[in-house]
Amino acid sequence: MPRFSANLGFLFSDRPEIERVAAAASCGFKAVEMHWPYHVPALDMREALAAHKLTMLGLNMPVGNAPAGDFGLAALPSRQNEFQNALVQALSYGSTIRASAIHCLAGIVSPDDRAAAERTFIANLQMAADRAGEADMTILIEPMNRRDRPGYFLQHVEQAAAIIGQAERRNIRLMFDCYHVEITQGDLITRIKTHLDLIGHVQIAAVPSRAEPDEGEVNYREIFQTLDSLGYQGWIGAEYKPRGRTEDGLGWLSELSGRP
Ligand SMILES: O=C(O)[C@H](O)C(=O)CO
Ligand SMILES: [Mg+2]
Repeated sequence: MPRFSANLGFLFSDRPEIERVAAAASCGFKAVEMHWPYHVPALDMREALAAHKLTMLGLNMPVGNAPAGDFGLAALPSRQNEFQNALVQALSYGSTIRASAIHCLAGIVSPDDRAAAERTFIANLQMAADRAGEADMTILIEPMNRRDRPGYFLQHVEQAAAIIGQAERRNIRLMFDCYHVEITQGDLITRIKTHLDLIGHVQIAAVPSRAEPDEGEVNYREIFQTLDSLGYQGWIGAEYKPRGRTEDGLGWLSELSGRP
């Protein structure tokens, strides 16, 4: 059956980020992923991960000026210097904690700027992929739904696939977040089958609540079986907002995935 990682941006969020590492390990997770752990010294984070023998998957690039509304820089034509600085920070932190991937957030773009945004996104992704490749890391891009992220440049799986094709770098991969894709597009199983070769990571949460994947409109038992039958070798990130204590809501792991 598929392997699950704990997204420490959302899971165990009732304690400081570094303590979430131990909590994930004690609940049986063998891998974790993070959103923005940059406030924790990277060497401390590496030590915590090593102490609990956890595989470190991906982390997000800094988003830019969040209070001003930024949510990523990669597709913003006039912000390429900031993008490069954010990339340096992400690669430095990521390689110290031995992450295998960096999520490159596209950003919020006005509808009039989409053509320039696409050109910028592709050029920035090529540069990011080349630098990440030197550290044996993958660049992930993730379509996000416009209800949660109005104006986010990357909204559709097919748009992401076309951009990956144009960027022509083997270490750029799709982060297939079932929560976002279900809200924007649906047809999850067909999209997973069609784009399997591009998928570098999968994430899950209930729709529409974004809680544990044991409620709502997505049949995750079927999704997990599909990924399994297709021979998906990657991880599935539990990126949901727990209804209560994270520990109390992990029953889905055995109920839906067959994991003991
Ligand atoms: O929200 C998401 O789905 C992303 O995976 C993310 O990392 C930004 O919060
Ligand atoms: Mg996600």
